[in-house]
Amino acid sequence: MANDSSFLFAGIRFDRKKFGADIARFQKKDSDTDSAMILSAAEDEGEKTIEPLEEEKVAASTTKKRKRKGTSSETVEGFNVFRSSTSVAQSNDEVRVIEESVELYNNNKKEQNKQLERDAIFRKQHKIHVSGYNVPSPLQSFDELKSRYNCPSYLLRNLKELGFREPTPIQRQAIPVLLQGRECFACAPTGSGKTLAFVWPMLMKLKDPEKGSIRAVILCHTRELSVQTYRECKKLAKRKKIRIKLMTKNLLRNADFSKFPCDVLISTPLRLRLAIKRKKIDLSRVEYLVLDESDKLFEPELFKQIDSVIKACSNPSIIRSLFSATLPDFVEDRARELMHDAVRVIVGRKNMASETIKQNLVFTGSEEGKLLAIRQSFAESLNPPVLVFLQSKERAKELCSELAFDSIRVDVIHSDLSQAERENAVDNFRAGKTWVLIATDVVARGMDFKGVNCVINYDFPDSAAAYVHRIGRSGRAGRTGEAITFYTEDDIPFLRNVANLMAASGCEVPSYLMKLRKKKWKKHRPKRDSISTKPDL
Ligand SMILES: Nc1ncnc2c1ncn2[C@@H]1O[C@H](COP(=O)(O)OP(=O)(O)OP(=O)(O)O)[C@@H](O)[C@H]1O
Repeated sequence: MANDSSFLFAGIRFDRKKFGADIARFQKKDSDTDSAMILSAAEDEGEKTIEPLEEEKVAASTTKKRKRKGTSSETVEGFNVFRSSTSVAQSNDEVRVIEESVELYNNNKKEQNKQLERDAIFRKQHKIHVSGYNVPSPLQSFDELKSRYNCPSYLLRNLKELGFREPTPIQRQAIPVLLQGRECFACAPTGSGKTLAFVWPMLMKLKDPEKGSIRAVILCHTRELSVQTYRECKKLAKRKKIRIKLMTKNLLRNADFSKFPCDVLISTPLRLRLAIKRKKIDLSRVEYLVLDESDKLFEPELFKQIDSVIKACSNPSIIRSLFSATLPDFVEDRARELMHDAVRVIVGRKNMASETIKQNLVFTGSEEGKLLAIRQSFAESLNPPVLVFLQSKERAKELCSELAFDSIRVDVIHSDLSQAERENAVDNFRAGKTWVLIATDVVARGMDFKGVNCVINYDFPDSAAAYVHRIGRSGRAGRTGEAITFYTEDDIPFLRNVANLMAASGCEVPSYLMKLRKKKWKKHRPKRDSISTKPDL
């Protein structure tokens, strides 16, 4: 106390002689307390206690002294009213620490803002538009999957083996969003790699197989698309221990779903709904649900089926995502109702045809004119593979029998065929055995026939979405393609709609078409004359 520098004691002389005995008693107590403290600390440390080094002892005693000094100023009703020089130094230290934290915070904030600016520029370059809170930065390269998300090397090797060097815009943005555990609804042009954008995060998120529980579900609107997605998943998941299953008719009939060894299930909504109803398949542990071609799935005829699947996937931490090349407002509304804190990702302009497709309109006058036009076009230059769309299976069959006489390797696909026949038709077209595949809208969406040179809309599409998806079977993965749309008098009221889509994706459109009146596009399937030239018997 004699050495205490507090001004309160200035000028007071302490009679050390008179109080010598007391001083000795206090000093003893002080050093006793110190050794007691050291002892108890050593006991706490137990077997770990090692004799401290000399400097450590000195440091420890100074710390303690500092501590005692620090508490030496008087406390009145909880307030420290007298500040010693040490406490001033201490508060200086505190101020410095606060200043440093503020500086750090400001620097972080600046760096964050710079990153946001860089992200915005990068997104603009790739025509990526996002909305949502705290959207993660887009991927600059596939290598970032390793550096940012610790993606296993064997998965990256799979990408290299498939020849994928750079992520496409939808992959750049949707993959980080889903890896961040965010729900997502996304719209990107046909053929722009949406499948990888939802399969990849799923493969990275799903750890090794678990006993008897389905952990991911991908819903596709047709069996053909389910088969294709199943194959894509298998290719991407090569070397990964994961059980990917396709819901076939056979599986639905015979499987015991209570012991079903499956991590990822790919199905049409109808089959999965039947499995839920009849077989009590358990989807309560599904962590990842994808609705591919989501706008189609949300249409009234499929909505009931997907609704029961969504309800059965009751895991509260599920990540759901919606993907399509067309995203009407009603689907966005549904997505917002359904999802929590979702991120919206749009590449290019919503509901647009791919810019890599050269689009043409051809007036054929009548149904007869269409047959002449297609024959003439094939006679002049048939550049297979060519895909031809018609509005009904009857018409598709008729055209197929007409063209079969012309020594063209032609085949047809529609919903009257058995599954095996449909798969054959797709495989033969892919293998180049079929040059011209005549189809209904059953293969208009999602199907990835590599290198289709030309799509012919023999019958005018019945909606803007149908136009975008049909012609999108060509000009995929950055390749160029061509689309020809025949029209007759019956189709003229809806011509302007197609002209608008063409203009929006950068095609030249005759000015008179842009002056036509715009008519709201309802399901346009006029009754058309028969294609068949065979005389009625
Ligand atoms: N990063 C990539 N680099 C090169 N090719 C890719 C890449 N990602 C996907 N592809 C290829 O692009 C093609 C189209 O991909 P995908 O079928 O996923 O398109 P999509 O966007 O789903 O089209 P759609 O809207 O018609 O369903 C496929 O052949 C696929 O293998």
